[in-house]
Amino acid sequence: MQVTQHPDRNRNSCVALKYNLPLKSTDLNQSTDKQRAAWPVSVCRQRFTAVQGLPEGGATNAAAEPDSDDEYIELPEAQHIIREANFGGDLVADLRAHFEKRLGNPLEASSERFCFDWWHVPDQYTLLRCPANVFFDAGLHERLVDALAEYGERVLGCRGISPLWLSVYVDGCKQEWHTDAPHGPFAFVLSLTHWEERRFSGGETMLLQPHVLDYWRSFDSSKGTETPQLVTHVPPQYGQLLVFDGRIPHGVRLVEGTRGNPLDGRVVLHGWFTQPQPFIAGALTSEEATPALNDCLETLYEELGTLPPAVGTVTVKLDVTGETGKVTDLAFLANTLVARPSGAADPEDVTQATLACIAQHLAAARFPTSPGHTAITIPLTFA
Ligand SMILES: O=C(O)CCC(=O)C(=O)O
Ligand SMILES: [Fe+2]
Repeated sequence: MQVTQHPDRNRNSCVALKYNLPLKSTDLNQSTDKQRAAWPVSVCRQRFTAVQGLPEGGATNAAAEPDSDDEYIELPEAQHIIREANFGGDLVADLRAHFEKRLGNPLEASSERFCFDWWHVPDQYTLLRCPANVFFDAGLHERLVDALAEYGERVLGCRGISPLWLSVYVDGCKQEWHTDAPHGPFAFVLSLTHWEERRFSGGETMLLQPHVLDYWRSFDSSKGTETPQLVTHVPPQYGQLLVFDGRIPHGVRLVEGTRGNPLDGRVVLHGWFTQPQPFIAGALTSEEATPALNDCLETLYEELGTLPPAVGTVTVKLDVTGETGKVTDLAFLANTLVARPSGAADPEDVTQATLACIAQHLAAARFPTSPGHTAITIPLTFA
């Protein structure tokens, strides 16, 4: 692997220097296969040995050719949009039923139905919006929060979610282009919209495509482009959880054709996954695992500092065996890493080198022995 050394001013800055691992440990012993399915790893440009075949203490120059594919870790491409169909089982049907019950009969004018604000920021946002905890009863709201928090923790390495919003889009509602980076590393939209039966136009989430954000690099004067080549439209299918990188410019297409009826409109719950923090579940306690993890992170950060800069979030899951304290499996769960333009480095090489560096160091971490298996999820935020 060739990694160009860059001057200090171009150094990568990984936000946290040392994690203070939270004491709370969540049981995350859910199917690893499911996680993998949700984050398909695409063919990588660069493969390297890790997990097995790494010299003691970790080594970034590990060049030994592994014997079989089992010994490779594939480096994932960045994934800025994730769509989870049928999120939460019965939850969405229960949320929709509550929505219809509360708004169904317009002549039932109890005071609690009047909770929406017509939120209008000229030339930017126009929609009906209400805090979800005001609209839904406490039990249903708690189920919603639990389902989203479990997903954020298991799949993204995020321990928190922002307050949730319920938004309704009728004629004239839209969100113009904007970004949400300060809110958290991942935005989400859970759709309660009967999309297939809709009678309105618009309503898709629109996101600029990655090449548009790096336009001149791939510019081809022999080709024209139109909206489908510039913008990804994600329809809010009923029950779909859309998770996306809120740094990407995005919006919601103008809704037209509902004739003002909220029951016929675009109905979504939305917010942000927040607090990317490591967590440890299994035989090792946080106190037992933290020193080893911090040792490993310290050398990892040092080496990341020598690589060209990149920005984004990378979440890695380690499986640690109790017998030896070694890492037996490493999986990339989330990856929104993008190279910042710097020098002549190929952006793809920069992100791949960064991911390789992360994988090599974390795969070589050595934890204390323990009576059983431990899963450690580590989100790394590059700012
Ligand atoms: O509803 C959507 O599809 C996107 C929502 C959004 O971008 C926001 O509320 O900031
Ligand atoms: Fe947004």
